[in-house]
Amino acid sequence: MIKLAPSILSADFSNLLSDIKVVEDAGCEYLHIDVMDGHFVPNITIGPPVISALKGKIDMVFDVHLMIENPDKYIEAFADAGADLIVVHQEACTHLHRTIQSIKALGKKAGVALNPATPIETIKHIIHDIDMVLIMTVNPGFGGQKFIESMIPKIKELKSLCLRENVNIDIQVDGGITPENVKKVVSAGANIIVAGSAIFGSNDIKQTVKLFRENSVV
Ligand SMILES: O=C(CO)[C@@H](O)[C@H](O)COP(=O)(O)O
Ligand SMILES: [Co+2]
Repeated sequence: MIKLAPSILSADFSNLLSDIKVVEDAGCEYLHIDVMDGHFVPNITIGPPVISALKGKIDMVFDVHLMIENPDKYIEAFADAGADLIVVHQEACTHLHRTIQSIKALGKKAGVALNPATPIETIKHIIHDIDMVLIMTVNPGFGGQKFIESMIPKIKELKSLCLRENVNIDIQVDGGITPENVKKVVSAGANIIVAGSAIFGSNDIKQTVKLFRENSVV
């Protein structure tokens, strides 16, 4: 069974809570919160105050995707704001193992994201220390981009590594995922599906969520 993580980047920010209520009512399990700093990625979004304003009002896993430089500086602030899962980019962490340990010391789940050009090899030695790997299927920074097909063998490579190392962690995919291509990523090994524009841009969110689930049966 997959878990769905709608990305609020594609929600209506002037109506954020009610937009999120719709995906919560539709049964989506994770709330994917894209944090961008204008340095690591060429876009700026939201920070801890927005997360703490939503916390307590929404019963979903708060999945915080940090697309920021120097994430160590802000991990505690995101943990205090209500993140359940904190995802840092491999490319933004000089001492990735230390960063993961500091997320876990705060009692939060730890994930590591890989940009499309970053090899699986770079996380081989910390695979036992994390709860999730996020395979970016677009270059981070914006919603509504086209899925990069060459990420399919990369997901498979990660799945094989997990099987070889006997670790049972989540594999999340993020970027350009739709009801049309979800089966491909799930067949390759993904089990947590981020979708922004495909869900919030839909006229019938309940139906789109249903379609994501039906089409992901492999
Ligand atoms: O992290 C990111 C983009 O950097 C994503 O979470 C996007 O927000 C997903 O949006 P869609 O590609 O599904 O529209
Ligand atoms: Co994201």
